[in-house]
Amino acid sequence: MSQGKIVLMACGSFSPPTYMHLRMFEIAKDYIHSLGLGTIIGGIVSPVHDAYGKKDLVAANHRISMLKLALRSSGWIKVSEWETQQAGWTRTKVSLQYHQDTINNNLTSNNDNPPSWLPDDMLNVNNIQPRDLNKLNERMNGNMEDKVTVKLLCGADLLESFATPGLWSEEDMEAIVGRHGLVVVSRAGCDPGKFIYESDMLYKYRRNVTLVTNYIANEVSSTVVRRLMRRGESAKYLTEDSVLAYIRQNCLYGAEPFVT
Ligand SMILES: Nc1ncnc2c1ncn2[C@@H]1O[C@H](COP(=O)(O)OP(=O)(O)OP(=O)(O)O)[C@@H](O)[C@H]1O
Ligand SMILES: NC(=O)c1ccc[n+]([C@@H]2O[C@H](COP(=O)(O)O)[C@@H](O)[C@H]2O)c1
Repeated sequence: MSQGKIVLMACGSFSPPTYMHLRMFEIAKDYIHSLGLGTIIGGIVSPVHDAYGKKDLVAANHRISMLKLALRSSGWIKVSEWETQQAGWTRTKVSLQYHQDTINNNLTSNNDNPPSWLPDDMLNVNNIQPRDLNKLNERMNGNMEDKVTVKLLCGADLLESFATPGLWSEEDMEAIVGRHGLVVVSRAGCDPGKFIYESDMLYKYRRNVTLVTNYIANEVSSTVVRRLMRRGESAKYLTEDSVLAYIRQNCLYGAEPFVT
């Protein structure tokens, strides 16, 4: 797979975001840079549309607000509201392609109104230095060697959901792995290496799959945070304090508001 510019995109419910959703980006970025597998120029979190209909999926406006609170201290990961603004649920293949095309189009055009989720590196096209103009022109003439690839960043459980009958189409899985690539972070109870070995399609594209071991493994999940909030127990340090305050203020997941 290309060793060029990469944007990592994580899709999911993020109901609510936990610190692991964001840790995943940092672990993946360090791994890719340390092995010289490419240059990460940005990260995108793409929450799923309400129509996805998963249990405990609170309204997208709440999930986006929580993600923005959780990401306040990140200089490189942004929230994309695009999926939530569509008429219904968007397949992940379509979302990856949309974000990749928009980033690359933005690189080759003087776009006055770039979307807010665009990685910071892409926002300064108008301030481009003269020495970079030749490169830009080459790209506009079809030389896309500097093209950005948007890869799907996920936990090993999401990769293993590829085997759930009827959930992903063969064509979508092949397009995601073949055209974009996967960056998979280990998760307890999953064996992504074996999973890839046992799938002919994943084995064929195994060069496009980067397996990242999270050596500080833990089972922090949205389910755990929801359960603690529902029971009135502490979820402190599993996600940002501001996210926990938001959940209480809005009485999400059965949480009680602050007692004054
Ligand atoms: N502890 C974790 N380790 C590795 N990956 C994780 C972890 N928690 C979430 N992820 C990944 O984050 C992405 C978004 O997942 P999602 O929103 O379903 O979170 P979740 O915590 O697993 O949610 P839920 O508990 O509601 O099923 C997925 O790719 C998932 O694999
Ligand atoms: N066919 C597909 O493109 C497909 C199928 C299942 C889940 N997904 C995505 O994977 C993510 C799964 O999120 P959860 O793990 O929270 O269910 C969502 O972003 C969803 O859109 C995509």
